[in-house]
Amino acid sequence: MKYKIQRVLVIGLGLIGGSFAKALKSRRLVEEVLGYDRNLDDCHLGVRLGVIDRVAEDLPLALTTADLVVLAVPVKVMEQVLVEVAPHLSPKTLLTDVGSTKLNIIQAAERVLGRLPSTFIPGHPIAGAEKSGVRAADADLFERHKVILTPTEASDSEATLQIARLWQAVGAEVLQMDPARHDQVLAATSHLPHMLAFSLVDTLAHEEENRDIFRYAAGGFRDFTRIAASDPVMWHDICQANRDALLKQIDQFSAGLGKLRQAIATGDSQSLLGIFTRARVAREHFSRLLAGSAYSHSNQAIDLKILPGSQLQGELQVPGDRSISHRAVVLAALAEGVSDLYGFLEGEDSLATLQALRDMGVVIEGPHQGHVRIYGVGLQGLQPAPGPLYLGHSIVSMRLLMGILAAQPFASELCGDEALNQASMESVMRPLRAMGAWIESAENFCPPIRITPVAQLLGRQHRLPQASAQVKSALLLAGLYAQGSTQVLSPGSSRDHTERLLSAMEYPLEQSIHEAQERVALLSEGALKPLNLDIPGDFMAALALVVAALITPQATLRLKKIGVNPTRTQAFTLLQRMGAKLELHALEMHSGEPVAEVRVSSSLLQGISLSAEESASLGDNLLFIVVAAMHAQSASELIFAKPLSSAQIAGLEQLQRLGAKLAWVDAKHLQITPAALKGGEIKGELEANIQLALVVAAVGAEQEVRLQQAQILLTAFPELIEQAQSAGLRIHKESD
Ligand SMILES: NC(=O)C1=CN([C@@H]2O[C@H](COP(=O)(O)OP(=O)(O)OC[C@H]3O[C@@H](n4cnc5c(N)ncnc54)[C@H](O)[C@@H]3O)[C@@H](O)[C@H]2O)C=CC1
Ligand SMILES: O=C(O)C(=O)Cc1ccc(O)cc1
Repeated sequence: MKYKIQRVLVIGLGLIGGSFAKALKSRRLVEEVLGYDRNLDDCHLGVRLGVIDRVAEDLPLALTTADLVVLAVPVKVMEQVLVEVAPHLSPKTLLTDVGSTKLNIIQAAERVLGRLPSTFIPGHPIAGAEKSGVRAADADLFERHKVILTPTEASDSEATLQIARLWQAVGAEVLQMDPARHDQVLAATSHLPHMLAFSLVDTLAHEEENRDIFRYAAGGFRDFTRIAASDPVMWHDICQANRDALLKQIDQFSAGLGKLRQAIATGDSQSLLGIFTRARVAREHFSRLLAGSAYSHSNQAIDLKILPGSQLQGELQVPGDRSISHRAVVLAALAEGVSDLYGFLEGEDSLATLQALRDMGVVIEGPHQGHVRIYGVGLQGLQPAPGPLYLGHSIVSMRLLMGILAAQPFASELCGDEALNQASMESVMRPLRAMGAWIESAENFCPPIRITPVAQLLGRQHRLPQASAQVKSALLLAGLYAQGSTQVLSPGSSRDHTERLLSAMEYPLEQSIHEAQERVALLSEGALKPLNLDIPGDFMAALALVVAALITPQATLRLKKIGVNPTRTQAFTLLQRMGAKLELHALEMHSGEPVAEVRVSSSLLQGISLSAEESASLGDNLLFIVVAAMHAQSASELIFAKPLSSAQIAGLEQLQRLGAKLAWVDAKHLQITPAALKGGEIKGELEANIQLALVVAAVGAEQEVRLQQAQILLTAFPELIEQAQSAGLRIHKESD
């Protein structure tokens, strides 16, 4: 059916009806807006104020000629108005309402009309004010506000679309929801807060010194109680119309308030801090979710401009190691006692995991200038999260948490953003299932992941098909809970930060390498001691600066406290073989991790021949060696054990497009003839580590290079760009 909305009749010319009428009229969205209210004076006032074009003096006639009828009366009056309206509606008349509750209005329509018409599209604008009446009508009330449509099973989709378009045309964002769900959600988000505000003000107003209380009320009181000035009759009606959902919310809230009371009464600081930090973080989290930017510092596209002529000089401390930051928060949450982490990198992975841990009852202070304090709950202390754990973009968060959650005595659900929900979790799911875990996923092992508790995980020997630090760590985490020893065998070695942290926390484990096979075994059941950890500087960030210094003239850099874990530093060894003036000083151990000062200066590099084994152990650092080879005096040959990942190939293609001389002999053999980049634009959503390597290549370019979508890099390595800038790197954000 096609609908044309030329004449609109609004019944109930109060704040909402009046505002909608005025919004339609002032934007000339329809030919004529008629108004009807039981209070005739308000109708005439509506014409004078430019809210409506005409009063519907003859209601039956107005109803038969209207294309759309909008019911904007109090929810309790809806049924009575429907009785008046019903006889005059034609099968083509669209009917909608703006009531704050939905189920009761739909039920009323069913009673009055016999069955729900296809033209009835219930709606609810989530916009309002403490004012009421036609004088308060505001044509812009719905700008940037949400409107929830709750079409019934009978509603025609074309009719729904027409109503949605009209709301969009007055500036609203339209959502659709099942009517019952609407009433539950609104009970929590709108109706309960109004009850609290009314009740608080009422309670305080009864107290003896109420004058003083109100006179000295601080801003918090004013903010919290603004909505207690709302229309009492309207809220009386809403309470009755949404009784059951609202009672449920009041009960839940009362239980929460009871816990808070108990914590105050018993001086339970940990519980108090827990409630306040969780609430504070949740509030921030929701604000970010609403802004669509959870876990990333910015979703806005940022360009980076890299200019020729960088001169790197001085001393620098790079951000904390990404992997160690992430693993440390996970393990500290499971420790017996309070851990302090310094130099924590606020990367997307860590932030997603921090939030998930908080959702499971772990009290975490910070991050504040790199310091995070975590009140460990012990291996058995996690609590079920109130809902699904949302992990944003972070695959590693999901893998590690799967390892822990598979062993908990409660069920969990893990989900993420669109990209994460398309990532296969097979490599973790299969071995966890082999330990007895009950894990389900959507198609192709993709999230959402649902975990059902099982009595006991069983330790076993896992043979990974390929080395993966993430899979290994997830299995070791599950192993902390398993009966019997958990062992992970990997071909070749992968990052061992989890193992080193476990050792630093005095958890018994054994590591060995035998014939290029790495073996890690958790020895017996134990507990985790808390950490006091100064997180070493990120190796990849250091490598980026090292290569940048090597390929630019007159550079000398000292990078303080860099993590030089031998599972990561292969790239340094290769650069030294190419002739890099690169030295490690002041080597010492920090909580089981080797840390050193890295000194580097401009160098004349020679080309390199890289064996398949060497390139395999380079992992994510490969592209940095390619960039160094582009600036060597002679050609390089790189052999790969297996074809490169699509992310690495995308990075190499960008280099080639900008002038790098790369020649593929076959998919596992690359020749590099020295040549600097010319300049130009790097487009597309590349991974952060690939973008970082491209930035380094751009530092050695002949002309300006612009990196688009650099928010990806800035999210993974916040502050790195500013730090490099201060050391002389000619790099700028486009907004500069
Ligand atoms: N005020 C708010 O913040 C919001 C209110 N709503 C919903 O919108 C509807 C209207 O609320 P407001 O505009 O705020 O109230 P309001 O009090 O400003 O307006 C209601 C109007 O309906 C008229 N009315 C009452 N009974 C009538 C009858 N039998 N026939 C004709 N007219 C009648 C009244 O005279 C009044 O002008 C309610 O269902 C409310 O739940 C929805 C979103 C926000
Ligand atoms: O002013 C506020 O904070 C509101 O929450 C306004 C409001 C009141 C009732 C509704 O059905 C929708 C929105």
